[in-house]
This record gives sequence, C-alpha cells and structure tokens, in this order.
Amino acid sequence: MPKSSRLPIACMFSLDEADPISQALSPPQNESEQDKQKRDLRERAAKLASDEIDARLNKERLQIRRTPKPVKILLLGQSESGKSTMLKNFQLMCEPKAFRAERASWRLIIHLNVIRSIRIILDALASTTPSEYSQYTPRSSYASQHSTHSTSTEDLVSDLLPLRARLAPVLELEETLKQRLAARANLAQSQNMAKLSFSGPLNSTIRLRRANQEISVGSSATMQCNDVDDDSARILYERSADLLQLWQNQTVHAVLERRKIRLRESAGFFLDELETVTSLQYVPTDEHILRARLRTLGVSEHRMLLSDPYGGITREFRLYDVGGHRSMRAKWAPYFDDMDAIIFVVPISAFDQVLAEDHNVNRLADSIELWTSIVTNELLQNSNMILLLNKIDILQAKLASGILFADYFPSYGLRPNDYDSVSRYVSKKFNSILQQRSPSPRVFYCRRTNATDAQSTAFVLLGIKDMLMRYNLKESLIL
Ligand SMILES: Nc1nc2c(ncn2[C@@H]2O[C@H](COP(=O)(O)OP(=O)(O)OP(=O)(O)O)[C@@H](O)[C@H]2O)c(=O)[nH]1
Ligand SMILES: [Mg+2]
Repeated sequence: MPKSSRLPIACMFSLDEADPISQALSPPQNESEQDKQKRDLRERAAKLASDEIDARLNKERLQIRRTPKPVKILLLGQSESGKSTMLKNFQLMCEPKAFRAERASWRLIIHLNVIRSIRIILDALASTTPSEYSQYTPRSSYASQHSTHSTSTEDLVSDLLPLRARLAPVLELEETLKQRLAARANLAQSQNMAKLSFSGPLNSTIRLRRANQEISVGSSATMQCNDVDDDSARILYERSADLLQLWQNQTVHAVLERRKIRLRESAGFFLDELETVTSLQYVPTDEHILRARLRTLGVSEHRMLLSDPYGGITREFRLYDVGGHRSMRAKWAPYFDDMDAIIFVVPISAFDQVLAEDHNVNRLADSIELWTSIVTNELLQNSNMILLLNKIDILQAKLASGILFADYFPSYGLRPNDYDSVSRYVSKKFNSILQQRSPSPRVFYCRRTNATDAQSTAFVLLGIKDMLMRYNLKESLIL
C-alpha cells in the first residue's frame, strides 16, 4: 500500500490549512477527552449508516443485473396482413379482462366497417348503368339461396334506387363516426402517454401508445359509448331492414361478382351478421373484435408481463405494432435496433391480389420482397425470425373455389392446387430466402395461422412466447 494512503484523511485531501474541507475534517483545537469520545461515537454511527447504504445499493445493483431483460418483439408485414389482429390475440391471451373491457369501444368501429362495406356496394351500383343490369344473370350460390328479388331493370328502378336513397343517412354517418373516433383517439392518446397502468402483478399490460392509430380504442371513460354513439347506433338500427334488403338483393351480388369484389374476404366484413351488429343491444364478441378492421398509422408499443409456466419467472414482453402501408414502412427503421424477435406476418391468401397502394404489385410478391429486405438487414441479424403465414381460412376457401395458385405464381408449376401443397411451397420459399440471404445463420420458425380464430392462435403464440422466454433468459445469463 502506498505510504500516502496511511496519512490522516485531512492530509490525503489537502495539506493547506486554509482549505475549508481540511478545516471541517480536522478535530477541533483543544478538544477535551469527553468531546473526543462523543465525536468518535458520532463518526462510528455515521460510518455504520454509510456502510448500510452501500450494502443496500450493491444489493439493488445485483438485483437489476439478475432481472432478465424485457423481450422485445416487432410485428412486421404489409398492410392488412394481420399484425394488429395478432397483437389483439396476445392481449386476449395475456390480459383477457382488459381486452374485454374495451368491447363497447369496438362497436363504433364495427359500425364503421359495416358502413364501409355498404359504401363499396352503393359505389359499385352507382357506376353500373341500367342497361348493364339487364345483362346480369346472378351466378352466386349465395344469391340464389338467399335472394327474394329478381334482376330486371324495372326491379332495379323499383327496388334499388329508392333503397339507395333510403340508405343516404347511413353513409352520412360515416364521417360523423370517423370524426368522433379520431377525437377520442387524440384524447385517449394524450391520457395514455401520461399513464402507465399495471392492472396486476402478472399478465398485465402497460399501454403506451407512442402514436397514431387512425382510430384507437381504450377502456378509459373517454372511450365508453355515450348518448351520441347511441344516436348513431339508432340510425343503423332504424335502417337495418334496408341494409338487409340491399345485401340480400341478387342483382347486388351479380354486380359484385362481375366486378370481382369479394366482400366476404375483405377486412371488417360484417354484412352476414347485420341483424346482430345493428341491434340496439349489440356488444361485440371476442370474435367480432378480432375481425374488426382498424388501420394502424405510425408505431404503437404494448407492454405485457408474462409468466413462464415452467420456471415461474415473470418476464416483460414489449410488442411493437406498425402500420404496414408502403408509405409507413420508413417509420420501422428506428425500431430495428435491439429487437429479440421479428414476427413477420404474411397474408398467404393474398396471392391473387394487388397492393391497394400500387395496383401493379402482387401482394404475396410484395411480402416476399419485404421479407428479403428484413432478413438481409444487418441491424436485425441477431433477431429471431418468426414467420406467420396468416389468413389460411381465406386461402383454403379460395383454393377450394377453383382459383389457381399457379396462375399467379407460374413457378408453382403442376403441383396440386390444395392448401397443404400451396402453404408448404410458400413456406419453403421464405425459408430458402432466409437461409441464402441472412448475414448470419438463423433458425426458421414458421406457423400457419388464422388470426380471427383466437383458440388456435393462442396455441401458436404460447409456443412463440415460451421459445422467446427460454432464448432470452439464456442470453441474459450469458451477459
Ligand atoms: N379471415 C381472416 N381475416 C383476418 C385474419 N387475420 C386478420 N384478418 C382480418 O384482416 C383485417 C386486417 O388485419 P389487421 O390486423 O388490421 O392488419 P394489419 O397488418 O395490422 O394492417 P395495418 O395496420 O394496415 O398495417 C382485419 O379485419 C382482420 O380481422 C385471418 O387469419 N383470417
Ligand atoms: Mg395494424
């Protein structure tokens, strides 16, 4: 030990007797024996207190080091692939009470979804000339089973035109509902920015909406249905017979069929349940919430505490949901840093569709291109890649109806046009891109999902959660 360290404390800091610290640390001049003993006692007590504080700080530091890092998951994929629906499934699985507390808020969104479908129908009718109608022979099996209407031009004039006029108040409702929900979203967002609420020690969510859902929902008082919402619901209720008449009209189905508008496969489709969703007592079910369509703008962060059933360890999961529209993809990059996993959602049923933002681009081809850019990204090279081939229910229905996968992907060749072969082919395609293009070797984890089926999706998500929990725990022990 160097000699200087044996010097009295005052000497170690300064030899200058005019220095105020030296003066404060020096024993008083002419100190009596009694005062010296008192001073010694005081100094010993102070040292004891200081040692205790040090010990507590050390313990806390150790605890922080032992607490596993949060597991960070980024949901990626093109618009309408099902990212937000996957997030809803996570919430349903982890915090069902909070999820269900938001039920009432979803009613307005479902009403908006209904109005959107009605607008699509009325727009299609408006752009069809009376002479065109006479050529239509209904072919839809739905139409022939459910319709009570014939297809002549006279019927069109006597039925559809007055119907369109009667439905005008429903269309006017669209703007009112949008504005109301946007206003609430702003209010809820400012509240949520300030509020981090745990509803319990386990399986709870801190909802911190960084931004920008087109319309967001929440269970706060501001998001509850009120009298104004009841007025809108009443308009829909009063027009429900007209809505039903429109949806059951076989000319309508003939027009949609000829224009290749497949409403049943489109997002937020509720026209087959018009009576239920327009009833005054309507409260959305879990399934309806999963099927409701709400476009994401920007990025939102959702935190959940999840427990490991094997080790009883509780981990924080942070899920980031992004808007998948091409114009929003630039906002993803800041979230690439430090992600444990990417859940990449591909709407496999979209093999015969084009992007809403660019009608020259096939949606499945766009997903393949996007996947390539994600797996080759160096910032993400340490993230686990989880591929979800979603919307398998729609894929199955499409293939069964005779739509040929090979018509859109000629490389599929003469393989059977069935669900198993098509999904295996697509999965292999994504895997080969990962194996060939990833900067470092990575395991391919792929699942086929129908995100509107909560039970089967919960099973898939539980597997992902356990896998990530184990992986992340191992990583944090290495650290
Ligand atoms: N039939 C069916 N519909 C699904 C499935 N997954 C999602 N949907 C529906 O597809 C629509 C779009 O899903 P979202 O989860 O909002 O899509 P997104 O990827 O978040 O879209 P953006 O927010 O625009 O990026 C919703 O109406 C969902 O209910 C599925 O597996 N099957
Ligand atoms: Mg979304």
